Amino acid sequence: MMVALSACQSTPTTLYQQVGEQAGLERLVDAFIKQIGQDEVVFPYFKQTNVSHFRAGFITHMCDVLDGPCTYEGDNMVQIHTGMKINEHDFNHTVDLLIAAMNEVRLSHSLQNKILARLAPLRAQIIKI
Ligand code: HEM
Repeated sequence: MMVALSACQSTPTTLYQQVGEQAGLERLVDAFIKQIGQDEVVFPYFKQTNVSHFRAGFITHMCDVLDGPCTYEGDNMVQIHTGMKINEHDFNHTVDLLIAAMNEVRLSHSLQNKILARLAPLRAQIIKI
């Protein structure tokens, strides 16, 4: 019985794999950065930001959060976002830009929901600080 059961179990795929591993994640983050660059609400927050540093850090952070083979060792979410005083509206708007990016790279809605569920708990570490 145990043998039969274990033979039926397929290796679970991580969210990182479902996004398309490193190449898929890079496409997603590039689409997100393009969305931010075109957005008059969110772009002002990034005026002083080094885009290539942000791109590399955001990719590694997402890889880590989506159970990929990465460990994010940059500053934590509170350290990074302290002083930005991001309100609910601007946070939600940024999430909308991420959703637009996920649509652009054609992630399924069920995968999008799983990714957003991983990011949602970080909200309290990012807003109103
Ligand atoms: C769940 C939502 C979010 C996550 C997971 C997240 C994650 C990150 C990460 C990992 C970095 C560091 C990248 C690096 O290594 O340089 C970063 C930087 C940054 N984030 Fe967020 N962030 C989120 C929401 C937001 C929102 C809503 C805003 C503003 C509206 C924002 C503004 C910024 C800015 C301006 C930087 C760059 C800071 C700098 O120039 O050093 N973030 N974020």
